[in-house]
Amino acid sequence: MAPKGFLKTVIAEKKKDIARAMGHCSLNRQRRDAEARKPGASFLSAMEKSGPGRAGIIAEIKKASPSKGDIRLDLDPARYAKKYTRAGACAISILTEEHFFKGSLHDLTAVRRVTDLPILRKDFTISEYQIYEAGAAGADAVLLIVSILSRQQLQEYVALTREIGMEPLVEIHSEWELENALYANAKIIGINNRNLETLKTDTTVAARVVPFLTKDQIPVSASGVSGPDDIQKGMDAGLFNFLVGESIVRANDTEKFIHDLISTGNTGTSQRLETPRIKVCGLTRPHEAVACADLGAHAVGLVFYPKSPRHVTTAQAAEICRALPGDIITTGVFVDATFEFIMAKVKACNLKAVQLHGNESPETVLQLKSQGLTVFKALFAGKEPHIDKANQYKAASAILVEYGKGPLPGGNAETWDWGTAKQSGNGHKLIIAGGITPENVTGVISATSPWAVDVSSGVESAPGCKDLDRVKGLIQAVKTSPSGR
Ligand SMILES: O=C(O)c1ccccc1NCC(=O)[C@H](O)[C@H](O)COP(=O)(O)O
Repeated sequence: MAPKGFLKTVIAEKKKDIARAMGHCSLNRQRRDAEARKPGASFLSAMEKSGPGRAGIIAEIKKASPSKGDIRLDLDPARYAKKYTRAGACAISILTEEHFFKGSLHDLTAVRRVTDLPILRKDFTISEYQIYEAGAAGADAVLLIVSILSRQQLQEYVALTREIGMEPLVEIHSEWELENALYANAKIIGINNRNLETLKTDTTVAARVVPFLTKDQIPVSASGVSGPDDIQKGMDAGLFNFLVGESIVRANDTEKFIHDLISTGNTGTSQRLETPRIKVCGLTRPHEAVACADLGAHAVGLVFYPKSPRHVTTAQAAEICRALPGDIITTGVFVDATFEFIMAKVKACNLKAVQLHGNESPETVLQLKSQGLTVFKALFAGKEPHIDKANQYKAASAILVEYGKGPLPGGNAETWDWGTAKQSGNGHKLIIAGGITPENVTGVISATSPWAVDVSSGVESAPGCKDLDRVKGLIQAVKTSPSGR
């Protein structure tokens, strides 16, 4: 459907802006500059770090808006960006639209010079030219609004954004727009409380829409956040990232205001009990994988390591992935494989995540992350790469920890002092693995408060064959565990 109201007006202006910009700098030139950009901080990793104890705040540079008029026209973007960085914002959003928001690409380049935080270019993206332009100017993410793009365009722009090492924030305003976001393989979903046709804000929209997201999509609540109470309400609904513009820009003490928003999750009231996610690893047969999903597993692991008794061929893995529901995190497990090998399996099997279970470098993690993949890096308590290196793997979506002294790189049924992982995690989401069984999983959870638990041999009748009664027992034990994160 063609956009109406404000969207129609702004898009008409945008088309003229793009034509003008192309007159000054060709598409080829922007592409070259974007492709030459140095990889910056990962916007996706920044979004993944928030949780019940820590709100992620994307602080916005916003001088004016079509609904509120001028907000702070004399705002110095670089000075504000420094304050946002000091206050602990997880990313900075910059409105570059000129006519209604009075922003510009110069604001973005000025901010790029003073911060290492990931930068989101917020604009009305309707052409690939703007994506290259954003990359060339130093952005790490771009806004893609579902309602102004065709399904095909959205899919192409998501892929293009990732090709040049950025990540898109795909924005919706209702549950009906989610299907297109899913089709485009969007990971970060902005749920805008403001209707961009009428410009009316309804702060209940994000909480209403968030239950429709899949488990591996990360929601960001946008528009209408005016203080810690709104953050609290969002957190109660399962939203942990917030894009905040006007109220930050208007605050008398910017740093204190941002700090108060971030620490809302530490007040105790929002310590929502969160059940750890469950990854069942080492599946080799489609019907067992489907049964694990039906029983409540969130992720399955498919081992692409030839020496493992649970090793799967590409054809086997692809069949398992095809059989699974779309919200299961299909994870390829690799040991010191090349980027090309991993990407070939990702493409052939449509994997959503990769688990690196060898000596892979932080750069490899970053490289795979920039393909839009969820990346789990395995670190060990009893060998290298040791869990105390977690801070080198900031780009990892989560760190999987196990002991690491068995004959295989993983899957050894090796119990250990799981609680030691908790201190070394360095703020990462932790996946605890190694020797977990239905009988001991409650103790593992209370010792480690993990983001997820991972199990393989503890629910097997033989290597690669899952005992579905044991899978059921394990999942029940996790779901009924008194797990406070
Ligand atoms: O499971 C394997 O055979 C394997 C082989 C090579 C690298 C990793 C492997 N498994 C990784 C996993 O995620 C296992 O689930 C994890 O090591 C825990 O295994 P277990 O102690 O058997 O529950």
